[in-house]
Amino acid sequence: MEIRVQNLTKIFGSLRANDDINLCFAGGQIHGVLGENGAGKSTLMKLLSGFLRPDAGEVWLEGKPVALGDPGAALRAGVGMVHQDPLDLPGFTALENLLCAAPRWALPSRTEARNTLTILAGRLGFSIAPDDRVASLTVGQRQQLEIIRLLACGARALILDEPTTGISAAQARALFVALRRLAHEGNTVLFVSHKLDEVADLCHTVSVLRTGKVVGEGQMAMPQPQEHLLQMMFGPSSGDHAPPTRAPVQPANLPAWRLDAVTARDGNLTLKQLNLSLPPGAVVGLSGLEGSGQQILLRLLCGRVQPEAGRVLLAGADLTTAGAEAFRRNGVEYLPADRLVEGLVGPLTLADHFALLDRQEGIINRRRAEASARQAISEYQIKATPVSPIMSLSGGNQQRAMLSMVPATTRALVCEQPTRGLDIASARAVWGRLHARRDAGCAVVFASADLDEILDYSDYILVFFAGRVSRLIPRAELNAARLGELIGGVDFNEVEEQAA
Ligand SMILES: Nc1ncnc2c1ncn2[C@@H]1O[C@H](COP(=O)(O)OP(=O)(O)OP(=O)(O)O)[C@@H](O)[C@H]1O
Repeated sequence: MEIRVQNLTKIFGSLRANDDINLCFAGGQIHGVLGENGAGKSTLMKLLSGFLRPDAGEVWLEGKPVALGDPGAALRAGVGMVHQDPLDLPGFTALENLLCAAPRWALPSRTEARNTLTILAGRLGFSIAPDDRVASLTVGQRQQLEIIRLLACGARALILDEPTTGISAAQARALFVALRRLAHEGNTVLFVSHKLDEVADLCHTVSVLRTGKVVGEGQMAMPQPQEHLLQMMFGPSSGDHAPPTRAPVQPANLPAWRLDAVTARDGNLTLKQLNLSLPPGAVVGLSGLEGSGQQILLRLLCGRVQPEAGRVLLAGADLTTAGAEAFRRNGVEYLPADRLVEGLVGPLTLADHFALLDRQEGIINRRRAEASARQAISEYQIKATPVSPIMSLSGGNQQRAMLSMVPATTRALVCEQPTRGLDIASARAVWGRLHARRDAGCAVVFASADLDEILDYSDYILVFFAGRVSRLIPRAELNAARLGELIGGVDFNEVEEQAA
């Protein structure tokens, strides 16, 4: 199905988030949509899928102008969007989700829905069964269910907004096979991503946005596609995009954290009898398939999960039974992956957040909060004003806002996917800052599903496999192939920490 947009414009207040956009996405192809944080990609995708209405311009599907007034109308016209955070009901099964979300005409009976789900999952190579409870599925499987739901409802054009963020490498490979197959069958795929290698590998064409306008477009068959894409995104003077070189790690005296024979549980997964010392002045990357135990350790390190047995020491102080607030008082900050659930408050402004952080004896100093917000905007290049509600910021700018709130006095930083949703230049800039904190003695522990991020930025790596944890492995001992094997459990006992 061909999608054409003509003079499409969306204005928020005084900001032209999409400014007179003209683009054509041919049927039977995968189209990459790129751009730095705040460029207007999500806005364009929401206009195409009926989640937003344009202020001017038109959308044409297969040569006819259409009004995509809401997501239901867009889906009836054949356009469906897979959001970064799947729009599903975790308490229900996959089949029940399909039945709840699909209109009667698409899936008239339970038996029909069961058959459709099984057939589509088989055809696309997705590992999902009708009676799986959604709450127990990984993000990657929930995304698969969303794709099945949209196809079952008649989508012939699929929009995917950063679909490989937070899913495993194996799931990303399975997704690419499915998307290629869907395009081969005549469907249109719009693929929004910050990962240039994925866009270069998967897409037939690419369109690049900057400050709401189209600044480049073309076929992907080009020499050195990644360099070319970088130039289109950031301009010819985009500079050196190689990861920063690693400064020497300070020798550790007292460990930042020490775990003595810790047993901790979260859901069905248990970390057993874990002994671990994490050094100050070093970056430790946690790597493993989603749900292998990384989240339990991250949460133990900031007091959000308490151990069932064993001791947790922070710079020598016993905080085994302390909660998150006590960890914060002791200099530990946590940056969650789910920004708008655990990190930020959507309706509050940036200045409101600084006001809450800065309360002294319960009194809010508005002027100081606005000054802090202005400083954060300039230092972290956040595209916002001190009075913009956080939920009106683009995903990448929300991430920058959250990072800007980490106090300078932080001794230990626990981050879940610290560069989630950031464009490549911003991700490097964030790591520049995290490394500067490390060089000043701060301990940084982070989890990421992106093996390149783990290998590029860690000083030490901890590998997780089904609740088992490796010893602290110096980065230099691992390459991508070996890390991939360990994540899959190959020869895991060779690196495993011995139980106490
Ligand atoms: N509902 C809204 N109200 C006000 N401003 C908004 C709203 N939605 C988006 N914006 C603004 O429009 C601009 C474009 O945002 P958009 O989310 O489309 O960017 P993006 O290219 O998807 O960025 P990212 O890569 O960071 O997700 C940003 O400056 C953002 O703050």
